[in-house]
Amino acid sequence: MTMRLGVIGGGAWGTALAQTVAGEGEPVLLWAREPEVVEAINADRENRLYLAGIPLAPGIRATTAIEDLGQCDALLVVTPAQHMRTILHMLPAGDRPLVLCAKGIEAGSAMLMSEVALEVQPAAAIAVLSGPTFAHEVAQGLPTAITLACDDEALGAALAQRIASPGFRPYASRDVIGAEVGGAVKNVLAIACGVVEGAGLGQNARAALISRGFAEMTRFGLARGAKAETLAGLAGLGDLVLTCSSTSSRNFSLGRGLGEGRSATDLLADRRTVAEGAFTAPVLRDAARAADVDMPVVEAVCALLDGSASVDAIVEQLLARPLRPEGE
Ligand SMILES: NC(=O)C1=CN([C@@H]2O[C@H](COP(=O)(O)OP(=O)(O)OC[C@H]3O[C@@H](n4cnc5c(N)ncnc54)[C@H](O)[C@@H]3O)[C@@H](O)[C@H]2O)C=CC1
Ligand SMILES: O=C(CO)COP(=O)(O)O
Repeated sequence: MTMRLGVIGGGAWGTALAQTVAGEGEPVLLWAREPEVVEAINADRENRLYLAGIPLAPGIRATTAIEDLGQCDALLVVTPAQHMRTILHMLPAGDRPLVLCAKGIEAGSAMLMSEVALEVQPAAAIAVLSGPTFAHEVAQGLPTAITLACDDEALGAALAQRIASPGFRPYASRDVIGAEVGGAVKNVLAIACGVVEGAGLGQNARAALISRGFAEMTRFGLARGAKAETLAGLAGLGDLVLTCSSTSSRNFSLGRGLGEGRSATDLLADRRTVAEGAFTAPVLRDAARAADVDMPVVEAVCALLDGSASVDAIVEQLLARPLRPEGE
């Protein structure tokens, strides 16, 4: 029997994932917080609030009742990282596998999403889905590849089989931590690349940031127990390249605004969609300092977000750092 999937979170990514796993007619249950999202999906087959203009598959049924997810065999958890703990507490306890799809580190605890899930739902097997995946492209069936990390190889294979489709290709990994670190850190680096664009610093600077940012991601990932090959794969470098080069990225757009001289407070006010990097940046910086991992680009993003330094001062500081071998 086909694995029945539920999706927690009716934002752009939750809706796009529901669309892809619904395929040609599989039933998928999507839980959303906003009654207007649920109503629009069920009545008009569209999520006008978060994924407007994309007709949704008939197999998707939306609900505001989280207990309805009890009917599902596995759940894709797609709420923003800072709300993940609260939402997991609302789920009935159980051993239903949880596929974590948010990209971020929890403020306060500095925990990755798998660590939060293990604390709140200790009986559930955990997988992580992460990679270069703009929601609007996935929802339209455009070709996409993604990392599906799960420590339990058999479960990972079963999940990959269930979510794969001709346009959506999961690559199996057992490195849950690596997949999570890649997704969380690239959001912060995408803000930095947006700043480069907004301040008109040029394409050389952007390429340098992607490359040196990747070195930071790798240093931090290795310190947290990630595998270097995961960080060099879809969930790390792949996603870094995507989000550092497109205004379709909310994180890149936020950075562009900062680079144009606008304040983070203004840019984040009244924003309905989430730019995860803004919340991950300070906790990532603190975690890196605590682990004695050098992350100058992440430090710079934090200074721009909290308004403690100007773009000019940041650029001057980064360029004045002592010369060093590239491999360090
Ligand atoms: N949009 C994309 O292309 C992709 C997003 N992601 C990740 O998926 C996660 C969800 O992002 P999106 O679906 O894009 O979100 P979104 O920006 O489209 O929508 C915001 C979401 O946050 C939820 N929300 C707002 N306040 C909340 C609260 N107090 N408690 C619980 N939920 C609340 C809303 O209900 C909505 O589902 C993020 O971690 C993001 O990094 C990952 C891959 C692609
Ligand atoms: O994670 C994403 C693509 O892989 C989406 O990036 P943004 O959240 O920056 O839009």
